[in-house]
Amino acid sequence: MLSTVLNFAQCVAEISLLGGIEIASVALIVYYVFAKTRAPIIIANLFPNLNLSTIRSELLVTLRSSNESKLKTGVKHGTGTQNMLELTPHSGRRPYKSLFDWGVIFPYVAQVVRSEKFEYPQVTGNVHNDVVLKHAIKQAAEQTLREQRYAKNGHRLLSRSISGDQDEEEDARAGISYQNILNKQEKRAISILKDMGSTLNNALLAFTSWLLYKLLPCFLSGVVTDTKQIQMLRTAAEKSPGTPLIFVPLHRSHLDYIMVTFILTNNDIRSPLVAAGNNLQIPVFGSLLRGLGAFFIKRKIDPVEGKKDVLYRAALHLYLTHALKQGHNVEFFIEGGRTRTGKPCMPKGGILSVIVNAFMDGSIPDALLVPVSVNYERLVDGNFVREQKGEKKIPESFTKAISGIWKALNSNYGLMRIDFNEPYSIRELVNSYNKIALEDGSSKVYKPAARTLQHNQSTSSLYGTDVVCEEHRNLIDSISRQVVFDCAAATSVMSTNALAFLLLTRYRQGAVEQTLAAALDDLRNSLSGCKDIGFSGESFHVLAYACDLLGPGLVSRSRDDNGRMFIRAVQSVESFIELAYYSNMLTPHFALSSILMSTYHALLPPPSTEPAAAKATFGVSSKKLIETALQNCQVYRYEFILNKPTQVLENLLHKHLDDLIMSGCINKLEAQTEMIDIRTRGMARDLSYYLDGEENDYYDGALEETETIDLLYASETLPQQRYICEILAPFSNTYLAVAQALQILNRNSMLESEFISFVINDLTKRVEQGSCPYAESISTDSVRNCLKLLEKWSVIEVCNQRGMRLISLNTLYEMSQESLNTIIKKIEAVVPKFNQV
Ligand SMILES: CCCCCCCCCCCCCCCC(=O)SCCNC(=O)CCNC(=O)[C@H](O)C(C)(C)COP(=O)(O)OP(=O)(O)OC[C@H]1O[C@@H](n2cnc3c(N)ncnc32)[C@H](O)[C@@H]1OP(=O)(O)O
Repeated sequence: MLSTVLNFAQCVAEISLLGGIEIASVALIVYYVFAKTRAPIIIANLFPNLNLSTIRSELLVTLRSSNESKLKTGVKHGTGTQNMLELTPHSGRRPYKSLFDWGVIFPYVAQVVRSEKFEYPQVTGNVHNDVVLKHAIKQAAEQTLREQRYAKNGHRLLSRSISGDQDEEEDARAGISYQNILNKQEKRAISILKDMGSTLNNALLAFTSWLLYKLLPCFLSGVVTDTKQIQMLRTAAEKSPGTPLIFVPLHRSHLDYIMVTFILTNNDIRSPLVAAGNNLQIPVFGSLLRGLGAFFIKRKIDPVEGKKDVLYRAALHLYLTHALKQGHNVEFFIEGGRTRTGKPCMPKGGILSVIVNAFMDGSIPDALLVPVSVNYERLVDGNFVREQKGEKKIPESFTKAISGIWKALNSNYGLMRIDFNEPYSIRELVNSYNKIALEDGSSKVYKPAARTLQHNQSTSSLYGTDVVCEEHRNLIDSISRQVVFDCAAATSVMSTNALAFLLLTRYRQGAVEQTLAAALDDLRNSLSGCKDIGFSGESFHVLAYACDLLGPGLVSRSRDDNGRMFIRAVQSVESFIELAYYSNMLTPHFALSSILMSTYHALLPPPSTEPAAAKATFGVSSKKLIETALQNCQVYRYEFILNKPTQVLENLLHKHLDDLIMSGCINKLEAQTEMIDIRTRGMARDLSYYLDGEENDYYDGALEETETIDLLYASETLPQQRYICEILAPFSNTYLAVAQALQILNRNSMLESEFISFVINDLTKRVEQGSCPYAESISTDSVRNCLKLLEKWSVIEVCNQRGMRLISLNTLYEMSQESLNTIIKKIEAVVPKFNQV
């Protein structure tokens, strides 16, 4: 018995020794392989189907892991000017310490443990102690006291001072206590700051980082960023330690802020405090986001229109100012929410104004605004079709978040691209705008204060805007428009953007694969040099890849009679709206050309029956074209940012006109002799008119026009012209529907939301009946933008009643159908008409 036991023990010992030796040797081999080739293997771990051979030479060479599309297309992403992912642990920068480094075996854990840990001081304590907050509490209490007195006693007590023995007696009789009100405001201040404050901490950042390393490959085939850009940020942060980095991304998805923090924290750059709308304060996720850097703000700062929430404004102003002074980096989404249309939204100025003020009043020496461009091959958040069709947004909730995450983890969204663009120094921005102001003859120049004005109330800050400083507003507007413009221009074009753009502009009825591939080649050529293209490779392969990603719900593929692949957009309202989201990434780039082309066609004389020779002289004067196009640009002022504040729109229009001439869409009459020829013919007509002795308006105009016509009609490029007009046609159709619907406001005010529903229903009918050929014209966002334009033009008035927006026609337009018609005509001018001569 004993010998059996001994034998057994010996066996176990031997086996374990052997096993141990085996395990040790396997571990050594693995270790060796890891040590030799760690970066690619780790990258491969993160993104399992990377084509490792080209990993460093191309921006990205990866396709989705699913079997059906496994590297079948050979699509390469990026233009080759950037490097691959710095997201990977130890990608060359942080070398392993020794041959026996545990980080080799647990790279992600090692990465998060070893990434630099910064101090993230709490901000709320400093805000509590700030005398400006105490002043705001007093101000808010006085405001409430006045309101209560008014409610109890009407106007009689309104003019009285706030305190005084006699007043207190009267207040006591009316049951009002100033002290109680003051205490309530103090409590409110504490609760605002508690709700607002971030609890950013390294432990949670490290844990979430690790989790993301594990989860990202489940639904993304890659995240592409430029290592040089990261290096640039790191250098900027190291060079000027007191200067905060302000990250300003254009907001597409909830993944945006996650990836910005993830990339920064893994590259040893201080994680930012992020302004988050308080709709994200949902159970569990709210506190997690808070620990990862979110500070919560109200999305609408004054709950009651016309009444400033002084206490809240002061708290937000102070929170941000102290955060910057304490050395925090900050991130905020300048558009105030995710784009629903795929193109950038108009910027909001509140947070930016506080940051600029912090520089102006000397609280910080400078700040670096870092515009961040983000794009996705497929949007992780789903789509915004419901909202565009006028249905209510489903509010964020715990269950919605969980189901969203679950769905995301089981889907394929392709690549994400993120670019950290060249930072702007606020100091330099303010200086350059001052220079422009001086050149313009405007006397107001901004100078940072020589001393810290911590306790002085600024007349132009978020807190203390009772005195509106128009120049300051213009400065903030200019900076914010510049940031959005540059961010949008720097956003890379993904394969899905390009395909959707072609399907909605050139090939609305679809096309065979070869034709589409040729069009994609064309598009890429036209974009090269002005926009970064986030993919490369054969256009055929790119098409197949993009079709796979967009899926059969959006793009249909079938074989035609000749066995060729025919690709078209799925012909449903929903798919057009969703495709427009992807296509609109390119729309701003072509907007000016589209305005010029549509204006050109609108200005062309009506088709004539003159002989062919005369047709050759059909055209428009360039002066007239630019003038009218400038007016038409005004129609889109809330839809697109067409130029940077530093650029002159007219010059840009001239540049785009030159491009249209170069591409052969318009023929420019250069030769002097030809001009003379046209003039002569004009004079001949004129002469015949005098000889006939008839009054004829047409000839009057004709003489004038023939004298200046220098842009001739190019019939050979008509399809190209049509496609350029088509780019903005969905927007102009929406605007026209809004203008035509104004009549229902005659002698009748209406809730803005009801009016929007009315227009959306009308547009839906038009699409069903075919009178509006663009299903994507059904867009709540564009209806809203058009209403802003009409308000700006004083056609409608908007007033707030118990938190609801009421719209009505301005008196000038109320009674007069004629005035309304002029507005309709003004908007009709941007709806493209094709004059086939
Ligand atoms: C390692 C792994 C990590 C994982 C990683 C996790 C990351 C963890 C972070 C999570 C983070 C979530 C992030 C979610 C993303 C959002 O939730 S996006 C939505 C929330 N963010 C924003 O909206 C930011 C931009 N918005 C603003 O700046 C808005 O102005 C505000 C502050 C929200 C206020 O909006 P509003 O109530 O509509 O008012 P608005 O007309 O803008 O003006 C307010 C005041 O600002 C000032 N102002 C406005 N414009 C100007 C101007 N041009 N000039 C001067 N003053 C101006 C004025 O004082 C004005 O008041 P008035 O004098 O006009 O009465």
